[in-house]
Amino acid sequence: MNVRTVADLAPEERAALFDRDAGVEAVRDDVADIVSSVAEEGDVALRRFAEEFDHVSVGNIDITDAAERAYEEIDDPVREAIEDAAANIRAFHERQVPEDWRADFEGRELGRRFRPLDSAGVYAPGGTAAYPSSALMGVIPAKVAGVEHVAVATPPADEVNPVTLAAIHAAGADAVYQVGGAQAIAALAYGTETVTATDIVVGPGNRWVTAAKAEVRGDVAIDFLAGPSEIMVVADGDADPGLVAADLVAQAEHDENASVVAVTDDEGLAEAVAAAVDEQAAGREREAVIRGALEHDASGVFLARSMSEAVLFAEEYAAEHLSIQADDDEALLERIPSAGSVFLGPYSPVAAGDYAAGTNHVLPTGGSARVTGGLSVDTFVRSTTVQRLTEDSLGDISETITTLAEAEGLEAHAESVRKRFED
Ligand SMILES: NC(=O)c1ccc[n+]([C@@H]2O[C@H](COP(=O)([O-])OP(=O)(O)OC[C@H]3O[C@@H](n4cnc5c(N)ncnc54)[C@H](O)[C@@H]3O)[C@@H](O)[C@H]2O)c1
Ligand SMILES: N[C@H](CO)Cc1c[nH]c[nH+]1
Ligand SMILES: [Zn+2]
Repeated sequence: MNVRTVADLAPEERAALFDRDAGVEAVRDDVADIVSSVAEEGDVALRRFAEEFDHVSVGNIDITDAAERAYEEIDDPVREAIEDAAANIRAFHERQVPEDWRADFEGRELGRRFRPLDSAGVYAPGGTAAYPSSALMGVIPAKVAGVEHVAVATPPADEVNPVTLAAIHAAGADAVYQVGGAQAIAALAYGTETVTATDIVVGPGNRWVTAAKAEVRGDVAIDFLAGPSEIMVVADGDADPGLVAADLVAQAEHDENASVVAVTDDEGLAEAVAAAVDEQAAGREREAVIRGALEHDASGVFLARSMSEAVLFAEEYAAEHLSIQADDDEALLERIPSAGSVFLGPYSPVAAGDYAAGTNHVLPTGGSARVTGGLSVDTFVRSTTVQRLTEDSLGDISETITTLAEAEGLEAHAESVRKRFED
């Protein structure tokens, strides 16, 4: 990897870094066709796309029973790891459950009520790697929120990955379908003969999955765009280049469309990270994928003139994962509001959050961390405001209401208040 200087970036380089939705946008038209085919043809389209994109002739689309069997049959250490990770994820998400409240506002009783959505569709990816961890991350918050029906879609195969199936079962899913890619998102959004449509479609995936979520967004709720993985490491001169590189290479192995970035004010560290990345990538099982991600327009090692410039760069990037490897990490973090999930210090590798720290790894990509955080219990809950006024407390604000209602030309609104005070 070459080291580039932040101050010398050309406008097109900055655009590639900060408006990095080209990969998803490039497949939007193809995905629109897939989505409309599923909406029109249902299961027939799901089977056809499974042949075309997954090279599988699908028997039963509904494989809920197979998930239960896989849970029983997988090796004990893997089942235990699933349960350990699930327990940590559950504990963190249980802290997020919002409580109904009512309070007195000068005689007006006002409050908020939280109720779970009725159903949720979770996508658990599984194209070039298996993602049992994403099944846990999607299903557990929905179940903790109290969603009654949680369905999972995961790509089809002659034998769907048994660890993914076991994790789906352990997380408490109610239905499991073998369908992948854009067609899975369409099936969960619109329903087919076999797949029940859900109120919200959530979960991560490659650019086809992500483009499909953008496509269905007008018709069904989605969480946010959780596309190919990203990491931004902000490091000072004391950071360990080998650890910085290890986290970059780890996220690079997800997808050739992944984006991995480090920024520092220390030239020696920048050069050492770039060299360590090349060294650590060599000979990996997924080296070709890693090299693809390292060459991505939105990847690179960057030298800033100061840590202030590094911080501004990280904020503008708004990465899915932000790792801060610096002495004053908390102070730097204060200056970077936009990030999906944050990893502080040398013992917080992104892989900890990916699997078992307990935080959620379904996180916004493509800069959407500027406006949203990751998957949480809130994703699966609707909030409703509640009010009860008394004769006195309505009287206190009646003049305000009627004045504003008349100013809006909505005279019946004003009348509906005055009527309460007629003899
Ligand atoms: N942002 C997050 O929170 C997060 C979390 C976990 C994983 N991820 C990302 O999820 C992705 C997983 O990708 P994956 O590919 O391994 O699995 P995937 O399940 O997302 O995609 C596999 C599906 O893609 C479809 N597909 C493949 N090639 C296609 C083509 N040419 N045309 C149309 N459809 C096609 C197929 O239907 C296949 O079933 C990675 O990009 C990873 O970085 C993101
Ligand atoms: N890093 C991914 C989110 O971008 C999550 C993941 C799953 N498995 C390993 N990693
Ligand atoms: Zn990962």
